[in-house]
Amino acid sequence: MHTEKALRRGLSTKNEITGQGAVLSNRGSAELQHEQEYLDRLYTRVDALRGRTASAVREAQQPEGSTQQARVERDVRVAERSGLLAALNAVDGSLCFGRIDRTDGASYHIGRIGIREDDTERTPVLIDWRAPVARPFYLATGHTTMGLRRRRHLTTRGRTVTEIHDELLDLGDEERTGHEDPTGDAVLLASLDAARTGRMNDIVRTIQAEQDRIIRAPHRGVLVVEGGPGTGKTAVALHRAAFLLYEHRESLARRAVLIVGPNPAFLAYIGEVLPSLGETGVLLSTLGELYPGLTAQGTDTPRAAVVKGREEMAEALRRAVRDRQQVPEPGEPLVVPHDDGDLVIDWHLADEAREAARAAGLQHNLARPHFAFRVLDALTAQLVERIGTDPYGGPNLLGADDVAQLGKAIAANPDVHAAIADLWPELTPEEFVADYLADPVYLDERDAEAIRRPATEPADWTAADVPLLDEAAELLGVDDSAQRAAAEAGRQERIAYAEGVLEVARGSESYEFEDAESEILGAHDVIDAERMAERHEEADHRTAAERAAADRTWAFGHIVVDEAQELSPMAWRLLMRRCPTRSMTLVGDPVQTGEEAGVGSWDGILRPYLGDRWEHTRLGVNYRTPAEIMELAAAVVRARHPGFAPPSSVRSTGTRPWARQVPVGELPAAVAASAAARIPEEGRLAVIAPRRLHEALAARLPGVVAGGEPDLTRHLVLLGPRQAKGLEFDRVLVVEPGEFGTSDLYVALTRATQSLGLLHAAPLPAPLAEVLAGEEAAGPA
Ligand SMILES: Nc1ncnc2c1ncn2[C@@H]1O[C@H](COP(=O)(O)OP(=O)(O)OP(=O)(O)O)[C@@H](O)[C@H]1O
Repeated sequence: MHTEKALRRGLSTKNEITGQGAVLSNRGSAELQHEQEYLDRLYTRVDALRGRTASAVREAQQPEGSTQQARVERDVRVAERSGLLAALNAVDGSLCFGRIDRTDGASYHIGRIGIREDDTERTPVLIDWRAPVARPFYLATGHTTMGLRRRRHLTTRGRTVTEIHDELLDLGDEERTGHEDPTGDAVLLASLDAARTGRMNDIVRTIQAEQDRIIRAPHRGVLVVEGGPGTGKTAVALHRAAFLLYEHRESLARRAVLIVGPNPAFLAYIGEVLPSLGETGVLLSTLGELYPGLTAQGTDTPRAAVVKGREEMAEALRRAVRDRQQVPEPGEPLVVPHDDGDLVIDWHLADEAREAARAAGLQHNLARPHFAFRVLDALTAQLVERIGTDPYGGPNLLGADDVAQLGKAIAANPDVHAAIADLWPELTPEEFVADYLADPVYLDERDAEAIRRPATEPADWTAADVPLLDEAAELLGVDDSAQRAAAEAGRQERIAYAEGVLEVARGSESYEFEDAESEILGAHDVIDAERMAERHEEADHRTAAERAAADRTWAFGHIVVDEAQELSPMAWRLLMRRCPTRSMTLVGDPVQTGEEAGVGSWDGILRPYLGDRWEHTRLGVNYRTPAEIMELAAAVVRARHPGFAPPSSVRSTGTRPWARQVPVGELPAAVAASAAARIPEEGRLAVIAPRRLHEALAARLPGVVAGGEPDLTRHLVLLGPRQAKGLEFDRVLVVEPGEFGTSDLYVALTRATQSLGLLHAAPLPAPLAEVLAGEEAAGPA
């Protein structure tokens, strides 16, 4: 296993992971030449496929069929072929990265997608990394060879093979290629050591065995992936999404996969991983973007976010919705003037109507018509009673027609409708939540105070409001009968129009083509009005992910949640609604949880929805943070949790973290000087500092702006510790670490792939001071 080897080998240094020997043997160059020729053939095939797929997409876009089903089929075909085209485009430049040679003589090239020859057998020439045949590439070891004698890693630049690394699995095998990699981890270590670009790369060339087992886990329900910083949780979750899309293409591509990340910068950071694996049916979103039509840009105090996130909010909202279903006080009836005499809505009448409407068991807006009908019926009865009573005690004098007439008049009275709307208003989630937050009820006074916010227009929604809006939408329901009726009316109109068009065509045909051209088919011979109407309808060529983004009630095929430990119970309610099949991959690290956020344990999150029907897995090797830095970071957590065991770093750089104290007034200048000396030509430097210092620091750091979303593609980035979650940089400067809480500090210290420095005016937290003792003076300034 690569990882174990790397660990057994101890700490590699940069020099140990260089690539090929300077001079390649003849055999070595022949191997390179051979692989180059193979790659050339693959690219010729890819280019041909690309051309063919592009025309297939154009073809599939032609409308066809008159039924809803046919339309769906067409959209799916377009989406599939477009997806295939996108996949073919995405893999350009990194198509093939490996080869396995089996002891039975068979040999397979492994790549990002699978490709077959254009022959009658459709011979596979490139195996998709997700196919079972490729699995030994990731799992085979000298102990368990899985039928392999050799594993080969190919490194390419563009369409050129630049390096080969061979790992011999059958030690009895005498054959040598001149590209032997005795430790088998050169490619992994080179990729861990490579300069960062501000965008996460896929790890498909070097997935490790413990990661592979999670990526391909057969479990289709909820899988929790836990692990310390840099253990590849995010990478594994994304590759699992790609694997599931491959395994269950039919169902998942139609339903799309949702990936939820903590903030837009993080989503931008991971956004290229799945496309590089040829997958497009994926929607990346923060929680604040999961309510279509609204972008949450406001901010909450930490306390407000906590209160809004509590499970109790669901019950508070439910009761607040019921409160919007009112009746007049006893003895204070509503009196509605009407031509045939005043109408009286008293407590008794309204209460009966309300109970009947509630008994329908529908959401507020859908139950509203029941309430309205009851009230209208009761008011009609009231008038019938008053007008039609026989003074001599006989039966009511009004006939059925008179009663119907009275009922119509009442139903047409706008004052009656205004009274009904006062008692049982139709509500949008936005109005309802804005009103609720202006006057929060069913919470204790301190909690209510924390979230109270005057209703403004437009409302300044926050990410923590999104689950409340979603909950409100569930409680209120949308009475879309009017839209559906309008859509059907539109369809009928198009059919009528098409019939008119065909009529005109028929008329001109009889005029122009009579007898002479009777062989020519008229429009009506090949198409009926309904199909023609459909052709005038705008085709919906959006991908499933695009449609899902616009539809609050979309049920995703799979959901990946990164930094899952941060989500509130209300956020979980929203996500569970979005995934009725409960097929999810949740990744997180409880040690990195912001103190006030989140749910205490996975069991606490999941039990209400799944009981114990979920699986838990753990990753234990840190691929990002070098051992020297990890030692420092671990000391911070250990000071609080003495038994804490950090993930083991897969490598060491030989560069120890350093710290420097400066007078408080000189801190911004010291940070600027340190940053200037360390901005890498390739790669990224992050300054992670408390928010209160951002303006002063931004003024001195070139190209840096305080506030807003950081641009991770710049060589120098300024971040708060929470913003740094999930990200990584070559070099990191942490400013005033004493101001961070334990988990924030742990996050900040574990972001670097190469080097870490601390700059501070206030004293260092004790655990850091202890580990660094003696190094401060010696370290570089
Ligand atoms: N098998 C691998 N091959 C190459 N690189 C890897 C591998 N596994 C992880 N990495 C790299 O290690 C780094 C950390 O991975 P990732 O961000 O997924 O970790 P994480 O567990 O989500 O970390 P954190 O909890 O700090 O957010 C990334 O650069 C990732 O590409």
